Amino acid sequence: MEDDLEFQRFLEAKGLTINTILPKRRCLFATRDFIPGEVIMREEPYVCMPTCSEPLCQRCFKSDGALLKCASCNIAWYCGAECQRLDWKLHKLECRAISRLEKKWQELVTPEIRLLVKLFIRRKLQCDKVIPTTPIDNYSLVEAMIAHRYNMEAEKVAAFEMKAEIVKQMLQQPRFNLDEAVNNFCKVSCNALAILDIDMEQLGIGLYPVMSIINHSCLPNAVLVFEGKLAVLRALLPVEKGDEYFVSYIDLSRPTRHRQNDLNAKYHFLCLCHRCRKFDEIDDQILDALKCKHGKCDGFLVDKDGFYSRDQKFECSKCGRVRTSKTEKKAKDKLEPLLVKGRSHFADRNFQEALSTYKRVEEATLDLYHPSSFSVMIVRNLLTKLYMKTGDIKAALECCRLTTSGHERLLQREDPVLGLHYYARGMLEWAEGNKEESLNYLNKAANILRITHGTNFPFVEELLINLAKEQEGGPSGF
Ligand SMILES: C[S@@+](CC[C@H](N)C(=O)[O-])C[C@H]1O[C@@H](n2cnc3c(N)ncnc32)[C@H](O)[C@@H]1O
Repeated sequence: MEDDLEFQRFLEAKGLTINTILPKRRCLFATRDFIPGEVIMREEPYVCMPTCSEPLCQRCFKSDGALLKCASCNIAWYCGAECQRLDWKLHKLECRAISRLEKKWQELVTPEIRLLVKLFIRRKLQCDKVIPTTPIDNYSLVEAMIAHRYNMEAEKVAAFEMKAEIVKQMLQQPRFNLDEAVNNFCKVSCNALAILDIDMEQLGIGLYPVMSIINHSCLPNAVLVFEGKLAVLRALLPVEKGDEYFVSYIDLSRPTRHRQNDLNAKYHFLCLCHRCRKFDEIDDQILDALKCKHGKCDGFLVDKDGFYSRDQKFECSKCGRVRTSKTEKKAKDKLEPLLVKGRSHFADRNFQEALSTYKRVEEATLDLYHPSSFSVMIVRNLLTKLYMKTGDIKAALECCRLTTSGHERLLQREDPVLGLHYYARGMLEWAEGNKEESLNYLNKAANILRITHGTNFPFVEELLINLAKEQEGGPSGF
């Protein structure tokens, strides 16, 4: 009770309050005005865990410099002795938990399982007063998170039950509650935040008790960015006293039907934001459209019987030919294994192999989808990254150029993804000697990124300094 009051006071001091509105349940509201770019709050995770294949310090999430592996479990990485020392009270018990599993089982311990183990260890350490609790750093805030256990598919819950058994094996706590562990897996599934790096690539997952109170909108008024594992919430639009905060949980460049399916599958709600409500069936189909393959026709195929019909028939918007979904199924079946291969090479950081696979994915995607579809854009985004990673700047720029209008069409003006796209485009134009084009895009990037990431974020600060130097006519450091 005292903790609840302290928690409310903490929020009030930040200009925030929680109200319950059904069906959303808890919602985070502003109790004062905020201007775009203003930091609303910063939060450390209650627990977090790296998920990427690259080694990462499990305390501070840094990956630069030589990392050290814990000699005992051979799983946890640290950037140095200081982080290892600071993490020791927790990791000592985690290390012991890992060693309770046979070697062959240790390889099956996923980051989610390790996160759960850490969650229970942290609760125990706080209960035993080995580490302190504060109003914003205690297990009761995790208890308050929504679980959606009874909305989840039976197979998903069954998988969590198996994982909970592994957690039980690892912890060997006398009063371990298996049911609570299953619930916590459900909570992680719909509350954990993906911790992203500046390229929006996932580094890890974390449970952030306050940030996870914020609901979703496809037209968000706030944005979350990460400084290491520290989550920073910024206002994206002017927020007035009494407004609810919304962030985006998903990729907003996807068409409405896809966004709604994603939200329903993972978070179990129907989004009724303004963007979803003004959804236009045909516009949405164009974004996801298959292309007409009749002669030189460049029309797109419209679903004749409705999106969810079993025997889909498509009609070309231009030439009016009707086709069944059989041919599309064949082409999609060809695409799927290529995508799996590409993803796996990318995850293994085998960029040269990933590049050649994704070139084939692009070909197959263009054979199936209309060039303006979002599927083509997604493949080209990945290809741009891969060309950059493999040092082919000219090809990266060509590919990046093909996606600029798609980003502008599909994303909100203030979206960080749009800001990062402009930044990449500007830097690539600069590298290819197109100064005027480059400065145009870098200025557009700066206008967005100063709001989403803040002017002190290292690469944004550097961008602003270089743009100022350019304006003054001096040599910049681009
Ligand atoms: C990360 S939690 C957000 C906080 C949550 N409202 C609570 O009470 O704990 C995610 C869950 O909030 C609900 N939610 C989030 N955004 C929503 C929205 N726009 N409309 C309805 N429910 C929403 C869904 O139940 C979703 O699974």
